[in-house]
Amino acid sequence: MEKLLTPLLVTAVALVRPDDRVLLQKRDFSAVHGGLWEFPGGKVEVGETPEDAAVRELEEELGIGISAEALDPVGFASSSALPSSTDQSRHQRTLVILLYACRLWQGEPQAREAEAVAWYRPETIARLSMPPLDYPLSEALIRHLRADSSGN
Ligand SMILES: Nc1nc2c([nH]c(=O)n2[C@H]2C[C@H](O)[C@@H](COP(=O)(O)OP(=O)(O)OP(=O)(O)O)O2)c(=O)[nH]1
Repeated sequence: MEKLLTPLLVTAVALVRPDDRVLLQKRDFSAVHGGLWEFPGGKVEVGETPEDAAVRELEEELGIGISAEALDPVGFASSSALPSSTDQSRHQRTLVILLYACRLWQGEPQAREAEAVAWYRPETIARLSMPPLDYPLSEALIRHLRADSSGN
């Protein structure tokens, strides 16, 4: 039988305000990557599409409502997943993070699970301390927003 890769799939969402500032959240100090800034989102669960997971995670993490149709694919980044104390199989797994941009949501984002949330100008994001894949994701986001504003 053919051996297929089962990656750990994570969705991330860049909420983008009309002034192009982007929301990041600071992970709880007790969590993996504690104290680092990242795009909100999380693991895709069995039976979910990446968009379903994005809608669920943003409700859980920020208390906002988004619709799958408002999610605009930006790009992805991948690596070997970090080993986890609760999931021993993870050291063999590939992690793939899919980033979407979203300009429409209902409610005011709140740090429900994170230490804090804050809005950043896209070009300042790379100066923050982030988990490794959030750097290439933020570069993809900058390219995406530039293409948006030039009408491409
Ligand atoms: N954002 C991001 N996550 C990463 C990177 N490298 C890496 O292993 N991860 C892992 C950490 C998390 O376990 C996972 C992201 O999923 P998540 O946000 O649901 O995190 P979690 O494990 O704390 O979630 P939970 O199941 O407790 O809700 O991806 C990276 O470079 N950026």
